[in-house]
Amino acid sequence: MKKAVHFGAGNIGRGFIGALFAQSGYHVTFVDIAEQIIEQLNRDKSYQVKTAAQPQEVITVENVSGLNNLQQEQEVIEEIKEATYITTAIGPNILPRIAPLIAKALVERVKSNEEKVHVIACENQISATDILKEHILNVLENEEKEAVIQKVSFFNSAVDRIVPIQTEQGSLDVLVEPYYEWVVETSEEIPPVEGMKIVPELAPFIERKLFTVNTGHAVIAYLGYLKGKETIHETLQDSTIHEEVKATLQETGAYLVKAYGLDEEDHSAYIEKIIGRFENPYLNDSVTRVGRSPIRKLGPQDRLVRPAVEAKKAGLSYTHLAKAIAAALLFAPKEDEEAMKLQNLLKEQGIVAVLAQISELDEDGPIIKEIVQHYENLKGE
Ligand SMILES: NC(=O)c1ccc[n+]([C@@H]2O[C@H](COP(=O)([O-])OP(=O)(O)OC[C@H]3O[C@@H](n4cnc5c(N)ncnc54)[C@H](O)[C@@H]3O)[C@@H](O)[C@H]2O)c1
Ligand SMILES: O=P(O)(O)OC[C@@H](O)[C@@H](O)[C@H](O)[C@H](O)CO
Repeated sequence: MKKAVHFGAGNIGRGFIGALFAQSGYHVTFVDIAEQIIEQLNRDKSYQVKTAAQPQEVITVENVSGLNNLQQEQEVIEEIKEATYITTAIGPNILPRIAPLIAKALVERVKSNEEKVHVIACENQISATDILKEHILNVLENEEKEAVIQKVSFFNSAVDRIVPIQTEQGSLDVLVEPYYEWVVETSEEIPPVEGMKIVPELAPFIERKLFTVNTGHAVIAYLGYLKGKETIHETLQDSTIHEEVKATLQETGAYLVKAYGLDEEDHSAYIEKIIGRFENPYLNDSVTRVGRSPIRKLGPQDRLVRPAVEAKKAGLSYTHLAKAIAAALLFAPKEDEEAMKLQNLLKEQGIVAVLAQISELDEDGPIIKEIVQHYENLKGE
């Protein structure tokens, strides 16, 4: 049986990527630090993926096991020595932390196995696999680097499936939306995986996804949070926010149409479809999950700042994006470590210095000016 090693046995790991490998006849070893999930995977050896829809579809995922990367380093290395695929869905901030173990394992792997192994980071981040690859290569000696580069393929990818935080305590089962898309960039012939779409150039796919699904999601989460809403679908019932989401996606849409020559009508239909996905009442997706880690989401390449900067460069409107950025600065749930850090930074340094630092925006530029205006207005509401 072919093997896949997947880092991150969380929502996307179990509910999407791991499930596709298992359905394609792979044994999936999940690697995670969550002791309880790992123990349960090894005990139950299966779980169910259930769609948030009526009627509900239920898929049983089998041939799965778990390893703890903090306590079972050697076992992870042994699995990687035989794997066809190594994938991750752990969050962009965690990639540097797992890179040393993957690097160590790949060095062992290429000594003992001639077959190529394929590494794919499945994160909401542009060029996530390239970033992981850099972290891996950085810890290797020159000779090791060469051997790894020759026998390991690294592919960037875009993943799209809304998987909310799971509420059924003590269960490995995962509630997911019915829709999914996994796009992988390569021109190599690679072992087939059900549901994996291969493209020669990822940029239009990941930007369209990140700057529509994730931008739209962020607008709903941050404005919903400010209005005291709990969930994404509940927030969208507020007609003012619904309009704001549309207006923001028209801004990112104008940039995407111009940058990638997309058909305007097709893109408008794509936007409508995405908003329809957000309206799914069975998902019960929380504004705090979708808005999580606001410092990451305010990064220069992420869903709010990059389209605003690109729109400005192209002479297009970015005022609704500026409002979304301002709302992100006001996102302050106590349990979100990054949100708390952001609030402290704002107190200590002020909005202009913070945006210059975390979003790499020009302190004297028009984008910051517009964000500051929206920030004051939103604070006063
Ligand atoms: N949930 C979604 O709707 C969705 C959709 C598309 C993409 N994504 C992306 O997928 C990635 C994972 O998101 P998620 O929603 O599954 O998150 P999650 O929190 O459900 O899962 C992340 C998992 O990583 C594990 N983890 C954390 N630190 C680790 C470490 N040092 N070593 C090993 N494991 C570690 C956690 O224990 C957790 O099980 C993110 O990049 C996210 O942006 C999520
Ligand atoms: O995972 P994040 O924190 O980058 O973004 C939160 C959500 O927008 C995201 O998880 C979406 O649900 C997902 O990207 C849909 O494909």
